[in-house]
Amino acid sequence: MKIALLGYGKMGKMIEQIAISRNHEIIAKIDNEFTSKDIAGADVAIDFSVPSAAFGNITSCLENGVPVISGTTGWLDNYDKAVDLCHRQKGAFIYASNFSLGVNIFFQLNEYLARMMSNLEEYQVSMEEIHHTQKLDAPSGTAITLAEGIIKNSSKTGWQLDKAGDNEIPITAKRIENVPGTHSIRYSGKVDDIEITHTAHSREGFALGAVIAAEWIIGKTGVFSMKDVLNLD
Ligand SMILES: NC(=O)C1=CN([C@@H]2O[C@H](COP(=O)(O)OP(=O)(O)OC[C@H]3O[C@@H](n4cnc5c(N)ncnc54)[C@H](O)[C@@H]3O)[C@@H](O)[C@H]2O)C=CC1
Ligand SMILES: O=C(O)C1=N[C@H](C(=O)O)C[C@H](O)C1
Repeated sequence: MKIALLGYGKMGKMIEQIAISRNHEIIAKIDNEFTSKDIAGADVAIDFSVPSAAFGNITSCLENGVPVISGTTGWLDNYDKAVDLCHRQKGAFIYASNFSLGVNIFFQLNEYLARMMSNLEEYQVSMEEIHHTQKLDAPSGTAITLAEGIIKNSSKTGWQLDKAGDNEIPITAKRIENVPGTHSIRYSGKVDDIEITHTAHSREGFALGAVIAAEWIIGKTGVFSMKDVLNLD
């Protein structure tokens, strides 16, 4: 598989290593704006860039008939437009706030727990995410997906960073040197707390998941998620 990397930072470099170890070829390493020529000949593009560039990068891929996997977070105001464009172009597109197998299992566990807790008024839900200090967005994309999973399965109506209203989930975002990504959901009660945590030990799981998604999307048309790739549910 010929891969164009859109974003050659921490994730782009890790994806390169994993892709090569799985016998794929990196035909472009793009770290800034690019033209159609730069991605010509790619079977798939993998975008781990910056929030301000992701939607433009995805648009360029879809307009040039290149399937695109995006892991960039913090651009989701434009997600519906990307979906529309993908359908109009009959292209192929996957966005995931987190590509690791462990986090995708954790997403399911979170929804299951939220359903169990939904009628227990004695517990207050809250969330904490911890990432390295270079992270541009807060809360993390993963924390937003987790919050959406709780909202779908409870009477909560939204989330807020730090403070939250009665019906909202408070999210705390901490930035600590070298932390790849830790997410915890806590249900606090008077007599006890229940807490679930996912801790990434490195970026390897994110990168492997993105390469697996790229392998999976070849030959497909449509908008997919990691649930489709991993056959979860
Ligand atoms: N979905 C997931 O599983 C994961 C998502 N992420 C997200 O991926 C993104 C990248 O993360 P890192 O690699 O850690 O960041 P990074 O800052 O190390 O790398 C981003 C790279 O994008 C480049 N860039 C800037 N403008 C660009 C453009 N127009 N086109 C292409 N590249 C451009 C930058 O020069 C930089 O090298 C972030 O949004 C992060 O939140 C990170 C890890 C896992
Ligand atoms: O920026 C990161 O590093 C990460 N970003 C993603 C997010 O915002 O959830 C995924 C992972 O937690 C690492």
